[in-house]
Amino acid sequence: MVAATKEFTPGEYASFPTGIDSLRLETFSLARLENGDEALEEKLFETCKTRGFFYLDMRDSQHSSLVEIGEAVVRIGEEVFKLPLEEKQKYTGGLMPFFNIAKDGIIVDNVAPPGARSWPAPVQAGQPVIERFAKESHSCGMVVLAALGRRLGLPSGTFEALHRIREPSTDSVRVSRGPPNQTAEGPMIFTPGHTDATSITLLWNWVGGLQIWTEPDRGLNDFKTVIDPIDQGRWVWVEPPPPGHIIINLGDAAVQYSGGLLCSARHRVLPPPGEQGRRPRYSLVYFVRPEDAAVLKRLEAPGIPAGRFEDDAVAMTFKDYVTQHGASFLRRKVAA
Ligand SMILES: O=C(O)CCC(=O)C(=O)O
Ligand SMILES: [Fe+2]
Repeated sequence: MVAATKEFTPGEYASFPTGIDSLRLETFSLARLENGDEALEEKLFETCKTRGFFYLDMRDSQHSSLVEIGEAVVRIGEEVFKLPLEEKQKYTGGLMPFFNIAKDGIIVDNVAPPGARSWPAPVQAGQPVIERFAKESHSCGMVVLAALGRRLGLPSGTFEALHRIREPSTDSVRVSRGPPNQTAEGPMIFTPGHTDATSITLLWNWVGGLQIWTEPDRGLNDFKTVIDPIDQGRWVWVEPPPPGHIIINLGDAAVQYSGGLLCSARHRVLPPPGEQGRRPRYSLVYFVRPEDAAVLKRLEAPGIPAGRFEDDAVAMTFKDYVTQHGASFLRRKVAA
């Protein structure tokens, strides 16, 4: 038997190229946030008001194992991508560049929606690892949201009460595989420009490929809200985070809850630049979203501006929001 070649090989990728239009995000230590470092919390708040994207240093934190668990989840994902097309078609429609696993199916004592547990064999076998990943990721997201909640002046536990892991929600795990960049023509786009329909997104990148828009883009067009002009700025590559770090970005629910104070940056995914683009690109996401029944509206707190949105009265449950607007993607009409 020929040994199977692994496509996902963290630590063995070519380095991210220099001399391109790229950005190293700011870094925040999760361990220091867990320990209530107020100065760092304030700095984090400033970053989340202007960009909404940063590296989270997982080392020495209570969630440090997420680095390795994330790799284990991508290895499960790689097995799914390798399945014969007919097998994959049963679950996802086949030629998918990514697949999602619903949190509500994974947390075994939760009430799963119908069909949520009809998984391909590698996911069935890996359920305990994915469950641990979902719980840890959710709890890590809560540490960051709680820190932002304190800075907004929200009563303690406000964000936690909107994101109880055992309540039905559309939280999900996403494993993506982008094919190698085989042509000189381009640009090939894996994921077009979008803001995430989340409160907070945890993102594992081992190579480049992620680009963010240089200017803030609180993309809540559907709420008739224009905070940031959409035609200024450009796409820049995000340097992949150093080992032991993940990427965090805020999503549209964080913008809405904070009355437009927090920022959910526009981003997209292309094949990685340079040598890294010759290999398939794997990435991993955990999307933390409000509970289905949570109402999406500006929260009341001393630090949350009133009257910034044209239409503060727009308030629907997050489930209705997702039903009306789809999972994410292109809610604003911007160039990919
Ligand atoms: O693959 C990535 O690096 C980002 C993926 C992403 O933005 C998404 O799935 O919403
Ligand atoms: Fe995204």
